[in-house]
Amino acid sequence: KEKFEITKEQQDFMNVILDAYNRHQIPPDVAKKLLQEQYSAEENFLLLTEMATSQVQVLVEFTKNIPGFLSLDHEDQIALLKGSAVEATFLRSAQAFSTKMPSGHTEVLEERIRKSGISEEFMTPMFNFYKSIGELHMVQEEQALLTAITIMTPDRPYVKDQQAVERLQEPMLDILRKLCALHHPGEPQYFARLLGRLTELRTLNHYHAEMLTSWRMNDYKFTPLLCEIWDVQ
Ligand SMILES: Cc1cccc(C)c1Nc1c(-c2c(F)cccc2F)nc2cccc(C)n12
Repeated sequence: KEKFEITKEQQDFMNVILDAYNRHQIPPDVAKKLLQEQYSAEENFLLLTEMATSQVQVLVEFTKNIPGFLSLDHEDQIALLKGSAVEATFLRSAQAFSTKMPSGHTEVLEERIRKSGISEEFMTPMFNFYKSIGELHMVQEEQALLTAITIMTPDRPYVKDQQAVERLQEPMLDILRKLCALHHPGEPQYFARLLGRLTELRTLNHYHAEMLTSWRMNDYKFTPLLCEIWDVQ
């Protein structure tokens, strides 16, 4: 078999992941509020909190649809979700920010993020990452797979059966490698560039933790779901 040819079962697997990725989207009313609410730091933070909460809900639903996830040890399922929540929501919002948003929304969202009580030192890496994802022009199969691969990272804290997670991540990496060759024929290093983004993503965990702490210090409130997934309060 040609090493780049996608097999029938890989195509079926891809359709499951893509369907799950597209089925769970940010509710339109949250996106609409972006344009309506006024611009105070409090209003912006409330909007972003609502967006973050809905992104985490979408993340949990998407994860449950990754073939094999629900047959993992239950504690490992929680460890994978908590360990990947920042990276997966970052990746998804970066993808949405650079492709899915209607024109004009991106600027409004950027404006609200810049005025929501986040320190400058977090803003720069965040927008650099958004830009670097936008420049990749990923097709949506690649976006969905890269998100699933991020979630199925074996070496998250507290994962007991790392081999079981590796067995789920490896087939997805193989499909992604073939998709990259298929959709970006002129760029043999494209697959490596995608994986390089996952390394950049890991550095954002640190900034995200700092951001949570600084918000907490200023007595900003989160939703129960965000408190649970990111161990705040
Ligand atoms: C929805 C959103 C979009 C872009 C930037 C930001 C700051 C947000 N909002 C938050 C994020 C977050 C995220 F959801 C995706 C990407 C990066 C993130 F910092 N994490 C959290 C955690 C507690 C409260 C909020 C408001 N929050």
